[in-house]
Amino acid sequence: MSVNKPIRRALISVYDKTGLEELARGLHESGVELVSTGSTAARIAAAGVPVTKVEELTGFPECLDGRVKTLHPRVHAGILADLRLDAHREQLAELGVEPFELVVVNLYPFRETVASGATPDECVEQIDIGGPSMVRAAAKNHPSVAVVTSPARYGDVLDAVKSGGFDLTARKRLAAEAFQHTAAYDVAVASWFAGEYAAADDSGFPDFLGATYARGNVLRYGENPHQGAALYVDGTGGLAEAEQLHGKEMSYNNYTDTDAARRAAYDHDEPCVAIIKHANPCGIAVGADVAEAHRKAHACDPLSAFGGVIAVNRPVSVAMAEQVADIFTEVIVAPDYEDGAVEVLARKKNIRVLRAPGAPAGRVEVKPIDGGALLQVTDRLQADGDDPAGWTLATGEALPAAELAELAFAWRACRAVKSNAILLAKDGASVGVGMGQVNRVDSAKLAVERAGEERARGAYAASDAFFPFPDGLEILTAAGVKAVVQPGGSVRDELVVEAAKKAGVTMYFTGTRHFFH
Ligand SMILES: NC(=O)c1ncn([C@@H]2O[C@H](COP(=O)(O)O)[C@@H](O)[C@H]2O)c1NC=O
Repeated sequence: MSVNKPIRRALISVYDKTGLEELARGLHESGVELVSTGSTAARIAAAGVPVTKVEELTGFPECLDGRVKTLHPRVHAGILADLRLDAHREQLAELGVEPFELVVVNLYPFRETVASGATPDECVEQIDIGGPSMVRAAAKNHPSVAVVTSPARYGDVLDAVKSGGFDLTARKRLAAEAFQHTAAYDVAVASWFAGEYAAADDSGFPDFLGATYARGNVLRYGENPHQGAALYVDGTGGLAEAEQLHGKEMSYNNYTDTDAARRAAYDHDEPCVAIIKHANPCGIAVGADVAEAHRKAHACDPLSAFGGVIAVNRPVSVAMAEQVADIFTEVIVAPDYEDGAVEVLARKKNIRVLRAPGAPAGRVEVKPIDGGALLQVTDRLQADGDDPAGWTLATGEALPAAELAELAFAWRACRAVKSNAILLAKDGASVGVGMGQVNRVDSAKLAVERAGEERARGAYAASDAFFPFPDGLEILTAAGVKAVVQPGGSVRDELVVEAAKKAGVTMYFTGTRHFFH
């Protein structure tokens, strides 16, 4: 059985003073002697709780603007003595050092200082040295010491003190938390240094890539039922920390589809709805409002939209919710919901309703490969290539503004389609999507077939990368599309332009490619 270890003496040194007075008072009332650093001690004393300043203990003043406070053998011997060993207890007695049974520390706000845009010198000054040393020492010595790094644990501390201290199992758990705390802190410091100073080349990529995640949720399973899976969060918000307002637990595939859906919906400035299955759109549309956008997106491919994941770039209205409630939908994600909309959606027991404020914000993407990882800058719409103002007319009549806007919609919507991607659009809505084929001809055929004869005729077509031969384009022109937008840049561009000209179709080059795998 795990025996509780009474707490007689505590060392408290915290930057974040949240809950400090209550903690100090509670510890004192339970007979715990308190030792503390500069402003922590001042705050405790001001609350009327007796406290010994660490400099009284060390006989050495805190100095160098706080760079040296607790870095002293009288402090560290008191934390690190393994009280299970007679020899350690005897040495402490010889040295006149009292042991600590509790260490409460939280660290200088390094990450927050970097995020505030502070100067490098200011960031460096916020690298805590004494704090992590105490935390690591106490965590190492968990058989004798309990360590706490978060005000969220103060309640547990006060409960434990009243019931004779933490048992070994609890001290191990606290030590694990403490090492996670210092590891995440060090990764933040190392990553900042790598970004600021380490790279001797001009690649723009640091020579060290550190990231820390905390487990958010254990998922029922992964992509398939025989694969275990869990969600991890990096603390920056986004989809991983979306608020679930209704429905069953999110699954692994729900997360990947919802991520793709948000990426698609936020590519458009107007109210936009994207309906995604297996990370591909079965409909994307813009409208005067989200209800109209949803009607248009759903009409693209109602068969495939069954069991889809819907993302919206505006708050969901009651009118849109009424429409969605009639269709079997796995997930809906939006920045918010107008009054009454969640209640309408919640009529269906299983639909997962998520609130995730703001557009997807990731700046880089990391893809694991065997033995390593690839990192790339996240693909975003480009100011020049994705704005029709920067396009080149390759052949045909220049489109009037309204039609150019239609083609621009097709181009943006095509970015959400897995390569090779061909997307046909009309009236600000996708009408035929050819996705994920291993040649562009099949993608073109699929897009035309899904649109059907009537919708393909007069549609605006986009291709995520250049046509390597005229054959893919000819499928589109044969179906009667009105205009085509593609990056251009093939060695056979001339043949492709010639084919468009022959068919009397307008074609623009963007100069920008959007492969999506
Ligand atoms: N230098 C040291 O010896 C040292 N010892 C503790 N600290 C930190 O000082 C802070 C508390 O200081 P104060 O009680 O003065 O507000 C804590 O965040 C703690 O992690 C130190 N500061 C930086 O390294």
